[in-house]
Amino acid sequence: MKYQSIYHPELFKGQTIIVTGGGSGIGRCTAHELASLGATVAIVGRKVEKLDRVKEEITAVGGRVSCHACDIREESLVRQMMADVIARHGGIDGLVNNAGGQYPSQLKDLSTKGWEAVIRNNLTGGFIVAREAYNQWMATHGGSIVNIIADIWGGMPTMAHTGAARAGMLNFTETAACEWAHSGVRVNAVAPGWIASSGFDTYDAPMQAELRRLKEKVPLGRYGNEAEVSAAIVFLLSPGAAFVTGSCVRVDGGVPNARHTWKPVPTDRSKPFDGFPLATLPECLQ
Ligand SMILES: CCCCCCC/C=C/C(=O)SCCNC(=O)CCNC(=O)[C@H](O)C(C)(C)COP(=O)(O)OP(=O)(O)OC[C@H]1O[C@@H](n2cnc3c(N)ncnc32)[C@H](O)[C@@H]1OP(=O)(O)O
Ligand SMILES: NC(=O)C1=CN([C@@H]2O[C@H](COP(=O)(O)OP(=O)(O)OC[C@H]3O[C@@H](n4cnc5c(N)ncnc54)[C@H](OP(=O)(O)O)[C@@H]3O)[C@@H](O)[C@H]2O)C=CC1
Repeated sequence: MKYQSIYHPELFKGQTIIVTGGGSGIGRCTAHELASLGATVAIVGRKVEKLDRVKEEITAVGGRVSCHACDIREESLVRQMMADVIARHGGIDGLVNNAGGQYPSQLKDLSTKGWEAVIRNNLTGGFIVAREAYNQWMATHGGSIVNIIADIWGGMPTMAHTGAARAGMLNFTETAACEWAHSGVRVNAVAPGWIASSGFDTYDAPMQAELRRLKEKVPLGRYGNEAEVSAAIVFLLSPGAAFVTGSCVRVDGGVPNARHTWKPVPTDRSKPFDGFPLATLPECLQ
């Protein structure tokens, strides 16, 4: 089944957009949505079998997609990946800097090696990909970059390494938006809160239990879904956001506003808000 986006089906016709981490979760969903809107999507990840599966799904419904195995932390691989995408598709119009991940640990138990691994995955890698997109193409042709960060406001206990990396990515977004504006490049961020994606499956049972408990802290009373993050990414890539740069769209059900409450926010509402009604995940993504 083709992705049912709320946006115009030809919004990205003729454009090429790179989605890192496009082999699963939010990246996979975004790749589906962009392809459904006419874009040629270049999906990037470490595991080629994950990318191939998404390629099959998208081509089965008439979309255009290419796969690029690449670890975003490896500068030479990123340089080559960017050159390959440009050579193959004739340029790049957008970049969704989405690849990332971490593991839970208290600060006192974090090794320097573990800290550096997560910083490299969620800050240095994103920087390298964005810089190569700019230097190899966007500096002379313009474009739009969306960096995926996280709900970092007010600290991130047990996730300090990723919190620091994502906060760095937010500041990178703000700085790049200034430095690259003269080239016609917009740079924005999306900060997902707790999104029920394949990413959750990477956590162990105690962490999953913790995540279930956290639902009580969400004013909108539930986790978000991948389509709700994708819709924000697509907006920022689109001409609808032509005057938006250096901004961050939070897609988190209101969590940062309720963080300091002394008891769970009421979620027993009589009229629940069940989800983004026009962009629910099509069957092929469930
Ligand atoms: C309070 C609740 C908050 C909930 C927040 C939920 C919101 C966020 C959701 C998501 O982000 S969903 C996406 C989730 N997906 C992932 O996180 C998977 C991606 N993770 C990885 O790819 C890896 O774990 C990594 C972070 C990139 C590290 O891998 P890398 O290959 O670079 O490093 P390693 O060589 O494996 O390890 C280096 C070093 O790092 C430490 N370490 C790594 N993994 C763990 C672990 N699971 N537990 C503890 N420590 C770990 C460790 O020190 C490693 O060194 P050695 O001990 O192996 O020498
Ligand atoms: N789900 C959530 O609640 C939240 C998610 N996020 C962030 O959103 C992004 C997407 O997460 P989500 O879809 O949920 O999780 P997933 O784990 O499903 O997606 C992460 C993707 O990133 C890729 N990736 C990770 N590290 C690298 C790397 N070094 N080089 C290339 N690709 C890499 C993985 O592919 P492969 O295995 O092939 O390398 C994977 O497809 C991540 O940055 C995540 O941390 C932020 C806040 C909340």
